[in-house]
Amino acid sequence: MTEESISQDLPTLESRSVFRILDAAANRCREGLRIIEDYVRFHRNEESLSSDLKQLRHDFRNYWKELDPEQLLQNRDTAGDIGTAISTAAENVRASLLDVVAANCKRVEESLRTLEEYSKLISTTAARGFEQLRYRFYGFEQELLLENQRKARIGQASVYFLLTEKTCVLNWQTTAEQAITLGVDVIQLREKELDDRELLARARWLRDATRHSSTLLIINDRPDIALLCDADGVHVGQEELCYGDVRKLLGPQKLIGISTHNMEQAREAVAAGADYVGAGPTFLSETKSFSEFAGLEFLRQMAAEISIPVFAIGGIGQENVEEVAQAGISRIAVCQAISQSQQMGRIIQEMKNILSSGNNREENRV
Ligand SMILES: Cc1ncc(COP(=O)(O)OP(=O)(O)O)c(N)n1
Ligand SMILES: Cc1ncsc1CCOP(=O)(O)O
Ligand SMILES: [Mg+2]
Repeated sequence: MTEESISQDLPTLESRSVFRILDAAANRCREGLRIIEDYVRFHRNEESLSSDLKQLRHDFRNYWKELDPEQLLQNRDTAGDIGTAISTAAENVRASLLDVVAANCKRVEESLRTLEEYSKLISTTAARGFEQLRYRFYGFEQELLLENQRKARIGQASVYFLLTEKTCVLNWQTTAEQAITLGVDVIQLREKELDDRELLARARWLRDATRHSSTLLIINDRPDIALLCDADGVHVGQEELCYGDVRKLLGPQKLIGISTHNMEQAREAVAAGADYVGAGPTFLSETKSFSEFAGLEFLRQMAAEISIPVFAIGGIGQENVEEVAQAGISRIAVCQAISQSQQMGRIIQEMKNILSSGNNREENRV
């Protein structure tokens, strides 16, 4: 049957109702997508996800045009719509930005399902199209909502420990177990000379050691190892794979951190969608040597501009963490301040206390 004969086969009252249903569902879908796009654009500042959602809205419009938009408009009867007077208390309250996004994800999915089912009476092309859009949108919902759980966890982190065996005064497992027990928020496996099988074995050991703790596990440089050990994410520098390729490997549920040494790199990392950035090197480091230092001025610029979590790194410890806090940064990534410490618990707690002091806390920033 052609599109016209399908709609002409329906009794007039029924076809009028079908057009009203499709019109309402199309409006709900379009409005929900716009609300989600605004969140991604103005709150998450994520160009890639923003353009993906814009493309989905564009594709939606193409299938909507298959439904004879003029007929939809002609059959609209808002005055006669009994639904406009019905609302629940829950519909009028949102507890957070995430709530707004979650509610509108459901609105988009339900309206796409309505469009898919009722379009079958008019255009199988449109019905199939709406079905495919719904499947695509499920992936976006996962990225939007899981991204937030992930972001919530890294956003609460303040002391991030880089674990490198040769810097440890104790053996690396004891050092790791102590650091996790004593409350490091993130532990990163950072080894440059191990063969891949040993690196993976250590990553899996750390996954077991952190699984029932609040400590996030990050693997340095290697998304493949991060994937195989089910780490919480990976950290890549300017010379490793770019964000987009790492995201293709890890999917939406993992954290991706990027090293930055200047504001241009930091802006690029935010625009790409990084979950956090390292910022440094700040001071002279015994763990890694550098020919130049971004220093405290870079931290001040980062504190003033960058919206995602910023971890200062490079030669940071008890003796200079106050300067990092004064620069406006509330998170640090350290190696030897912890791996060489004889009083790990005291050091970790002292640095956390200094970092959480008033003038560098994000919520106090005007
Ligand atoms: C949290 C964090 N920040 C920065 C780095 C440095 O990463 P990179 O520049 O790739 O250098 P290597 O650590 O790979 O030598 C990091 N590892 N972690
Ligand atoms: C990997 C890395 N990147 C910049 S500094 C650094 C080493 C940090 O180690 P430490 O905290 O001992 O200086
Ligand atoms: Mg690296």
